[in-house]
Order: sequence, then structure tokens, then C-alpha cells
Amino acid sequence: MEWELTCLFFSAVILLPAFILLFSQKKTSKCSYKLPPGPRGLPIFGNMFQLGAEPYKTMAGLKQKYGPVLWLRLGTSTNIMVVQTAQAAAELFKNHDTSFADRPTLDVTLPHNYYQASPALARYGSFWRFQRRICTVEMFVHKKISETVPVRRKCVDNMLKWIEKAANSAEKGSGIEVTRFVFLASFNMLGNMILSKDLADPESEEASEFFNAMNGIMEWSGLTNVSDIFPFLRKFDLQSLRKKMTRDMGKAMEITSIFLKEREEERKKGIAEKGKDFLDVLFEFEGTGKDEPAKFSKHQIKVLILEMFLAGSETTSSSVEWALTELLRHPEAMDKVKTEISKVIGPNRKFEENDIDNLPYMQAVIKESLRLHPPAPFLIPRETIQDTKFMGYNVRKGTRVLVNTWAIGRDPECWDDPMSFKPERFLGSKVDLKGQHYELIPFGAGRRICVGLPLGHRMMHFSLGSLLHEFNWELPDGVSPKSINMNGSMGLTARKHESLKSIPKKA
Ligand code: HEM
Repeated sequence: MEWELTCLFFSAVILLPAFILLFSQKKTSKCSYKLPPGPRGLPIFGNMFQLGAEPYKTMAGLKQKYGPVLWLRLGTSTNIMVVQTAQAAAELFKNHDTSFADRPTLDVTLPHNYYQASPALARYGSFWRFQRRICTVEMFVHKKISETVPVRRKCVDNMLKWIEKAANSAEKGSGIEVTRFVFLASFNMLGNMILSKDLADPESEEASEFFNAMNGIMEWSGLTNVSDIFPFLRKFDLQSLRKKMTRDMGKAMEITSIFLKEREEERKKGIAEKGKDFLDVLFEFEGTGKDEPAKFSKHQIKVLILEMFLAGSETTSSSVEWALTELLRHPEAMDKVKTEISKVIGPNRKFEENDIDNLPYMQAVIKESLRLHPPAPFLIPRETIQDTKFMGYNVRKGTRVLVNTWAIGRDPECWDDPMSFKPERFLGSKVDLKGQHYELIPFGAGRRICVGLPLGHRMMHFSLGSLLHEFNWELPDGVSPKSINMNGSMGLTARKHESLKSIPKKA
């Protein structure tokens, strides 16, 4: 890879100081620290070339040899602890959650000071706590989710129309990329809840400016960045990731500023044909100024808005894509879920959000798919706030902590026949997705569990249920259930490496 070569070159230039750093670190760790076990890395580079394109899989493969907690080093100074079993995750979340509740500050999060106002990247503390509270109370509590049913209805109706149109114009037997439409719909659901606006349209160039900038941000955030592995190379920005992030984040911020300005104008003129949305709440907020700000700054509002899109759209659409893929690979499960949906809803009405509770098999399909394909296989990386004794090991302050939920979901100690897709395992089971059952934590657990869980859960079930109710899904010519490529990619989320193509036929 191009960046690896560049990195080799630069590392050679600074070889001597890096060696000195490396050996001085080794000395201290040998004298006084018991570290978790892990594979020996290369001098200077550590384990960075051993992780492969899907690091969660590689790390899962190391569990047999090294046990439930793995230790890796990237470059000279990034130490990583990987939690690989449900039991170790339980120990972390139940007994050490606060010690591991920080987030690392990565290079691509620096442009436009994004990291300073982002709840997902915030250091653990009062501002983060306040942001979570306002998001929960104003967007994710049951009452708010119920009030916003009509906007999601509208977005799913549009999605179904786009899919039908794309299917009609696709070449016979070729299939469409269904996830693209689920992604656009998720984006618009959030757009309507936050700003009362559709922001994405497969046919409009104008609407896609914001969407394209956000896509760029997601892409750059998901790439391995040499500047994080060798902080002394930061100023060179070898992969130009900071540059690209500065450009796309700048664009997204600029467009968000326009939304803010428009809203300020509307509010001055007293235009109120719509109900209050999340942006109104942020504008109107008045706090004590003690553990919370007295007002939100414009920058904080812009970042909070962008964050909801970044955290909520790709996770949701990627989950739906994996679930639909597994159903296409398992026709018997597809038959069962379709039969359940037609029994509960029938042919004469639409799939509604309040149908979800009456569809245990469809819920089991989603759990089973999230078990095998968690969109965030390492959750969001955490960082230790203080030196911590964890399962007999000494973990220093500033260590990066990954919880390998991909490995946990496939652990034979927790799951019978773990590699098989069997939604039935969840029928009658108490295991849910709320972060209390550590063998299934695609939304994380503990203090930093996904704050958007109730909404993400709803959006995923509503989108998948509507796709299944409205259409019969078939594979394109020449593709069989067994030949579908099941590799994942490692970006902001672990979406399918090859986007799913399938043929919708009106049910
Ligand atoms: C299928 C859908 C989703 C999945 C699988 C998912 C997964 C996750 C995961 C694994 C984390 C990290 C948890 C941890 O570190 O323990 C997270 C955090 C977060 N999620 Fe989600 N998410 C989804 C949907 C959403 C939605 C719809 C939103 C908002 C609109 C959202 C907003 C956030 C935020 C703000 C955080 C940061 C929380 C913090 O650091 O305190 N997510 N999510």
C-alpha cells in the first residue's frame, strides 16, 4: 500500500530516535508491569502489519493462543488492549467502566475542532454527560420517538418508491444496490427529526452536496492513519487524510451554518408551520452554566447535528444490508420471516412501526444478524483514564481499549454452532441488545453505550420490515446463496465489502 511505503521511508529517517524510545519503553514495562499477552511485533512498527483488512477477524483468530485479553502495539507508542470474550467484557463494563470510559483523540477528528464538541469522541466528563442527557431527553426517549413516527413513515415510503423505480429501470436479472436506498432513507429520517428537512435524494444534485461531504467524512474517519500510529509524523499528513477531512468537514460545517442561519431567520419572523425539532431545542436551550453550558455555541450545535448523521445513518443501513444478505443466503429463514409478516400485517396495509413488537421472528433475525455482523466490531475505541488493574494485568493510563464484539458474537463458549445463522436461537431467549447481556453487545454497554439505541433499533426494524413486506427479494442471475461474498470491510462501520445486489419484485 502506498501509505505503508511512505511510512517506511519516513520511519527510516527517524529510525534512531524511535529505537531509543522503543527500548526505553520496554525497560519500564519489564520491570514493573504485567501486560496481557500478544504476538511479538516488529521493532518500530509493532503489530501494524499483522492485522489484515479485517482486523477484528485476525484478532479473533489470536484468542485461542493468547486468551480473553490481547495486547498489541502499533508503531512505537500506541498500546492496544483487546477484550475478546463475553466474560472479559462483563469484567470491563461491570467493574471498570469508568476507568475505560475515555475516547482517544485521533488525527482526523482535529479539523474544525470537531472532537471538542462531539459526544462520541468527548473525553469522559460533565460536558459529555450533559450532551448525552440532552440527546436522550430530546430525541431518544420513548415519547420523542413516538412523536416522530410520521417523519420516518414518509422517508420509508420514499425509499420504497425509489427502489421500485430503480428495479423497473435495472437490466433484467441484474439487481439493485438496495443499501444505497436504505442509507438515503436513514439519512432523511435523521434530517427530518433534527432539521425538518430531507437532505438526500437519489436524483437531486443539490441535495447531495451535504450528503457527499458527509460520505467523505465517513470514509476518511474509517481509514487507518499513519499519523495516529506515529504521532511524530502528524505534521506531514502522509495520507492527506487531515487535508481531505478539513475540506469535507469544512463543507459540511458550511452547509450546516446555512441551515442554522435559515432557522434563525424563520424564528425571527415567527414562522412556525412545523413542530419543534432538535435544532429548535438546541437554539432554545438555557442551562445553569455550571455542569452544563448556559447556551449552546454555534460550533457545538453544528457538531452535534453532524454527529447524529454520522453515528446513525451508516450503522443502521449496514445492519439492514447484512440482515437482508443473511436472509437471501437462508431461504428457509426468509420464508419464515415473510410468513410472519404476512400473518401479522396482511396484504392490505403498510408495515407500521408498532408492528415490530408483534414480530418475534423478525426481531430474532436482526439479533442474529447483529451477532454475526456487528456494524462496529470494536465498538468505538476507548481509552483508559487512569492506570488500572484489569484481570490481573496492569493497564496504563492512555491505553487504547477495543472490545471485539465480532469475536464475542462468535465465541463457542457463549453460542451453540456459532458460525451458523440461526434466528431460532433467540426465540424464547431473554438475551436483548440493551448492553446487559455481554455476549451480544452490538450497541456497546456501560456508560458509553450507544445513546441512539432506541432510535437505531426502531429504524432498522422498520426499514427491514418494510422491505420484506413490500417486495419479494431474489438474487441476480448467476449468484447463488452460497456464492454471495460475505467479507466485511473496515471503515467507519464494517459494512459488506461488496455491496449486496438483489432483485425486488412487488409482493
Ligand atoms: C444499528 C444502529 C446502531 C448501532 C449498531 C450503533 C452502535 C454504536 C456503538 C457500538 C457505539 C459505541 C458504544 C461503546 O463504546 O460502548 C455507539 C455510540 C454512539 N452512537 Fe450508535 N449505533 C447505532 C445507531 C445510532 C443512532 C441512530 C444514533 C443517533 C442518531 C447513534 C448515536 C451514537 C452516539 C452519539 C454514540 C456515542 C456515545 C458515547 O460515546 O457516549 N447511534 N453506537
